Amino acid sequence: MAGNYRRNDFADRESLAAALAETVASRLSAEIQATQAASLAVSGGSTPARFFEVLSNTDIAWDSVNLTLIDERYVPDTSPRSNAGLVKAKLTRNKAANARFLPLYHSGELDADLKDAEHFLTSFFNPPDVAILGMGNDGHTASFFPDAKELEHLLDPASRDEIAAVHADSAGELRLTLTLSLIRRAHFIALHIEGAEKLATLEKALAPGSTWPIRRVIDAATSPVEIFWAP
Ligand SMILES: O=C1O[C@H](COP(=O)(O)O)[C@@H](O)[C@H](O)[C@H]1O
Repeated sequence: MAGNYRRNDFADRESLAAALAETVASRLSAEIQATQAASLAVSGGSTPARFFEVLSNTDIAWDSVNLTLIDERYVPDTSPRSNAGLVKAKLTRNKAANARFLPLYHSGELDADLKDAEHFLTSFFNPPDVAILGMGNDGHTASFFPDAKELEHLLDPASRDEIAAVHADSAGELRLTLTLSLIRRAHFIALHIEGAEKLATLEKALAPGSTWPIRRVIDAATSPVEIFWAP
């Protein structure tokens, strides 16, 4: 579906982080008011650090928030590659210290961790109230790497799986990712990208005929994806 997105451009990364945190807070707070609980799935990598710091200082009833990751490098949270490590260092602190963080890497035993995640995703993130995506310059989002062996399964909008393991040479290590069939149903989806290179990647992804993973997610999303970009 062409045009299933809205652009929110900012003059700088600080303004973006403030606006994205305010939007996420407002979505989560409305959900908590309505149902006493809310769910948030965030991405990792390098981009979200500033946004996480701002969000961690934002007034939300954090003890009513279930928090997980959109995707994870399958490494312990002591690894500098760990997305959970980033969440612990930058997000689940300050006012957000009482959020209930449910990481995707847990025991280091893949089948057990997949089962555990299936259970909490079904219970609390079906679908997530808020999903924050990132994007790589190869057009991947979540861990939907273009060279992933499981790519078509990961991107199947009708898949019954909420989480899957990902094997891709370009990924660096084994990954776990929420599937497109779960992410697409999130009540609010933001794509957070920064810099000229990522904007150029996004423009290629949005061009006619693109089948890059980020484009597949935008097209399949059940509500327009809000793109947050700053130079
Ligand atoms: O590997 C990953 O990469 C993407 C983009 O990361 P960035 O460092 O370019 O911001 C991220 O969205 C994803 O969660 C992460 O696992």
